[in-house]
Amino acid sequence: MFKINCLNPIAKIGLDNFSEEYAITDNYEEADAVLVRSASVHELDLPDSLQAIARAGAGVNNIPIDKCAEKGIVVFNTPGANANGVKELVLTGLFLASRDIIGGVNWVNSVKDDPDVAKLVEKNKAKYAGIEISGKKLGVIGLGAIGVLVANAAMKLGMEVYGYDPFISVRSAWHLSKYIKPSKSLAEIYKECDFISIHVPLSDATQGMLNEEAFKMMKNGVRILNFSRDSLVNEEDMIAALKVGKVFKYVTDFPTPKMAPLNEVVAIPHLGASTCESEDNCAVMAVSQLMDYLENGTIRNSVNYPDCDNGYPDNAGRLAIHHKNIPNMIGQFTSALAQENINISDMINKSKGQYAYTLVDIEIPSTPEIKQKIKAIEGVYRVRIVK
Ligand SMILES: NC(=O)c1ccc[n+]([C@@H]2O[C@H](COP(=O)([O-])OP(=O)(O)OC[C@H]3O[C@@H](n4cnc5c(N)ncnc54)[C@H](O)[C@@H]3O)[C@@H](O)[C@H]2O)c1
Ligand SMILES: O=C(O)[C@H](O)COP(=O)(O)O
Repeated sequence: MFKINCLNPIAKIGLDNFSEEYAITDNYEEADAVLVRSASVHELDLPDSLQAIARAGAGVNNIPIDKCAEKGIVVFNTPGANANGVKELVLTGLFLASRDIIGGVNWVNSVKDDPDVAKLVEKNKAKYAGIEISGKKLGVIGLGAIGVLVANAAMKLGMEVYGYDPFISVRSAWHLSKYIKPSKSLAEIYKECDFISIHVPLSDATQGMLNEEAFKMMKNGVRILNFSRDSLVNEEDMIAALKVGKVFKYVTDFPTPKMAPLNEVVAIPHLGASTCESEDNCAVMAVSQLMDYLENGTIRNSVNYPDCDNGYPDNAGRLAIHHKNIPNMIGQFTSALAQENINISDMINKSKGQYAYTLVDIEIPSTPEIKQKIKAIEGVYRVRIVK
C-alpha cells in the first residue's frame, strides 16, 4: 500500500485514478509520495518514507530539488498541462494592459447609483481610453509550453511577435509559428517591443532579470506582463519605472504588498492555472507519473532525475538505484550482485547533470540484504525495491 499526502487540494479526477493499492493520508510524515501545487516544501523536513514529489503544475521553485535528489526523492512536474489556461489569462492581460479597463470598471461601480450614470460615462470615458494590440510589437521571453502558445495566439490577434529563448527545445521550435521573429538578444526585445511577456522559470539565473538596466533599454510606456513568478522582476526598479511612466502598466499574476496597491499595476490572484481544465490535466498527469514511478520505477518528467523507462517489471526482481553521476557506479553494482551469485536479466542507466538512476532487473526477487549491499556503495543515495 502506497501512502499519498496532498499538500494542496488536487483535482478529484486525478486522485480517482489511484488504484486500491493507494491510500490518501493527512500525515505528511508517513507519506511515500506527495502531491503539491504551490505550497512550499522548503520549510518541511523530508521524511525517510518519502520517495517522490509530484508538482501538479509547472514551476518547481517551491521545492528543494537538489536536496530531494540527494535523498533519492524524485521530483516531477507536469509540463504543458496548464499552458493553455495560462495562455488565455495572458491574452486577457494584453487587453487589460492596452486600456484602463479595470480602472474604468471600478469608476463605473463608484457612480452606478447616479441617475445620470450614462451622461457621466460619456463625459469621463476618455480617462480610460488606450491603444489597440493589433499592429503592436510583443516580446515573449521564454518559448516553452506557455511562451509558444502566447506568441502564436498574439500573432493571430495581429501583433508583431518577437521571441527570445536561448535554450528553446526542439518540441517548442516545432510548435512556434514561422511568423514569430527570433530575437538573438534580450536587448532586441527590450528596444523593439511595446508589450513584453515573460515566461521563464524562476532560478538563480533569472531572478530579478527585469531590472533597472533592462527598463533603461525599453521604450517609454512599455507594458509588461508577468505570469511566471514575482521575483523575476526587481520590485524597487519596477516601482521606479512605473512612477516615471517608463512602464505604463504592469500586469502580474503574483501580487506583492508593494505592487498590489499601485494604480499602474493590474494584480491578478495567481489564476493562470486555476481553470477546471488545467487543474484536471495537471492532476491526471501528476498521478499517472507517480503511479508509474512507484509501481515500475519509471521516471517521466522529473526535474531532478533523468527520464528512465524499462517498462513493466516482468523479471523476478527490480531494484531502483539513485546515485551520483560518477565513473564506475555500474561496475560496482554488477560486482555486488555477482558476489551474491545473482544474475542480471536487464539493466538501464540514465543520468541528468550530477544525478543518475539505474534500474536493475534480477532473476530472483529483491531482498533487504541485496538492497543494503548496494546502498553501502559510496555515491548511492537510495536503493528501492520495486519488486
Ligand atoms: N501563473 C501561473 O499560474 C503559471 C502557470 C504555469 C507556469 N507558470 C510559470 O511559468 C513558467 C514557464 O512555464 P512553462 O510551462 O512555459 O515552462 P517551460 O519549461 O515549458 O518553458 C520555460 C522556457 O523558458 C526558457 N528559459 C529558461 N531560462 C531562460 C532565459 N534566461 N531566457 C529566456 N528563456 C529562458 C526555457 O528554455 C523554456 O523554453 C513556470 O516556470 C512557472 O514559473 C505560471
Ligand atoms: O507553476 C505553475 O504551474 C503555476 O504557478 C500554477 O500554480 P498553482 O498550481 O498553485 O495554481
